Amino acid sequence: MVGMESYGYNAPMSKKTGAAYDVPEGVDIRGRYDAEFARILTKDALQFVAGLQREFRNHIKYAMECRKEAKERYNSGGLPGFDPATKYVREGEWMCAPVPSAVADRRVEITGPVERKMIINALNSGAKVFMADFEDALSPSWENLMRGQVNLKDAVDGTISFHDQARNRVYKLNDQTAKLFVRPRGWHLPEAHIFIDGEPATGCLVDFGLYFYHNYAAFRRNQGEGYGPFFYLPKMENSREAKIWNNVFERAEKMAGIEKGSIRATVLIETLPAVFEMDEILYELRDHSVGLNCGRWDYIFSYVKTFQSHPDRLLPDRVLVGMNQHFMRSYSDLLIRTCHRRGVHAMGGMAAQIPIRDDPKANEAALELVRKDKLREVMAGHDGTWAAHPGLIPAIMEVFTNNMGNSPNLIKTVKREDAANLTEEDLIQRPRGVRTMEGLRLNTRVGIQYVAAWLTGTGSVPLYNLMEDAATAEISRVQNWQWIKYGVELDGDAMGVKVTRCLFGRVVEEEMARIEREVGREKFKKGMYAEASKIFTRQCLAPVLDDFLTLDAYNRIVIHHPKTSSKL
Ligand SMILES: CC(=O)SCCNC(=O)CCNC(=O)[C@H](O)C(C)(C)COP(=O)(O)OP(=O)(O)OC[C@H]1O[C@@H](n2cnc3c(N)ncnc32)[C@H](O)[C@@H]1OP(=O)(O)O
Ligand SMILES: O=CC(=O)O
Ligand SMILES: [Mg+2]
Repeated sequence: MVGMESYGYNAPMSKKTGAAYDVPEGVDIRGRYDAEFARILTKDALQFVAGLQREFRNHIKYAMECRKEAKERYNSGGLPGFDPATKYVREGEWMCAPVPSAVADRRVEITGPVERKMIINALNSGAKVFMADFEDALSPSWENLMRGQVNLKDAVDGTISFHDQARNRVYKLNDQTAKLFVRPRGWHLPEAHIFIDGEPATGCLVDFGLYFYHNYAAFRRNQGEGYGPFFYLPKMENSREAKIWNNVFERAEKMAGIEKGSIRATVLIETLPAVFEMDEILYELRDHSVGLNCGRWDYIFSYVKTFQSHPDRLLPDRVLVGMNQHFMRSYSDLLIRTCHRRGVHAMGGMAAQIPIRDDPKANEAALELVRKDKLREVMAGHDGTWAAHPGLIPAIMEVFTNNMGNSPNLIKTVKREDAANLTEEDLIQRPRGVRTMEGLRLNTRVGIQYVAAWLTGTGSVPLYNLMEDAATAEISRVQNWQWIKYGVELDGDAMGVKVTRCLFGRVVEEEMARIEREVGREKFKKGMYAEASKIFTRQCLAPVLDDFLTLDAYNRIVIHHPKTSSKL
């Protein structure tokens, strides 16, 4: 938690005008003052956020304690599994509320950070949905978060524009745009620039609360055909956490005076424990659900995290952990069966490939991998999927459209009852494949470059022709940690070489030199590579695995105004 020593000072002011945020009792804003941000940080909106924080903070703290308890169980040799106490939910005949027609067709969804130009590009991209991301794709600096809120408000109002001065190009919304979903941060991240009653606010309640407060009315009018706003909910581990979200939604609906069930959300199943509670999660959110999504990258990260004390479940090279691994295929199949049984969308995940502009052959090969991945998804019964880049949308749309028949989704037509037979063992089966020196090197190179970007405000980056974000970087980190911790013996060219702290130290040095060559001396010197290398190395060598890469790194991007101690 952010140091209490700096609690109790006044909200930051503009040096030029002396203007300050007008805050309700018990709320301290410690981020920079900006007249644009003040459009979002209004007294009423902050009062709403503070109300959410006060009602739910103890529930959230308790949920985080439950995560710790579960971790201790797994660390003592326990395995995640279905809970016998909630068998009645899994076996019961109940349905989620019907899908609103505004989002019946979600065959291609583009995702991206809440950056102004990207929001316009994504909404104009031809995708059915745009998921605007405060999470994996965003570095949660005060500037990014507040600008993101301003951008989303302008987008929902339909007034957003952007002038690219260098290219003298003006960006505006088309007549037809994608439907907007917003993904707040996970429960674990604090918002250290907003204190409520002496404690940092919960990041996701700030993201949700500010966005909901300013946009619900316009959204329902302009986008949701009477429903909405729509959300994606990340990184939950169990149905207790889903229940908190459901209660948050009900409180928001009450405040707004709108019907219960107006807000709709898709939950990402992206932690291993959550796959055993998909029915329970949908049940808690049954009035507010529009489905589940295979958040495959965080899911892989979570596999390592859950089994951090199980040396018999080490991952092979990151590039080998795809949807063809038995545990990954089983997860996608069971998710489809669960969602369709309950009448909601079963969304696929993100292929990491992005267009390769300067190499047509490599570009076609990357596109082919995306097509294959999407074909597998639609044939399995997914109702839609994610695209990381607008350049992929036509190909993905074609695959889904050609294989979905005339209906907007497959909810009623593909039941996947065969997946009812999947067992706990299917869902955790050990991944197969080799562990190589190149895998260790690539993890290190990617992890350091990602953290360097994140520290300078960029949460998703192209690296070696793939999209990298917080979820994919987490895999690189925890995989290195696991290999070092258990001293794995490598396969391939370095057959028999043991991964030790000493070997890793050498790899870091050599990969830093390679990064410097690749990005150029000037950029390397100006960038945050040294700092990133320190953070990444410390986490890979930590005796006890850090829960999240971004929790530690967050300390480095908190900037209080006037500048005081900003350490968590
Ligand atoms: C694991 C998960 O959680 S996945 C979900 C979270 N991750 C994401 O959302 C990643 C989204 N994708 C991205 O951020 C980007 O595509 C990147 C960083 C991977 C690559 O970005 P760039 O290097 O800028 O791509 P590129 O230069 O090819 O962009 C070309 C154009 O497409 C736009 N563009 C690229 N990706 C997106 C996107 N996701 N949404 C909207 N516009 C986009 C660029 O803004 C640029 O627009 P312009 O021509 O008008 O200037
Ligand atoms: O959020 C998506 C993921 O794959 O992680
Ligand atoms: Mg994720």
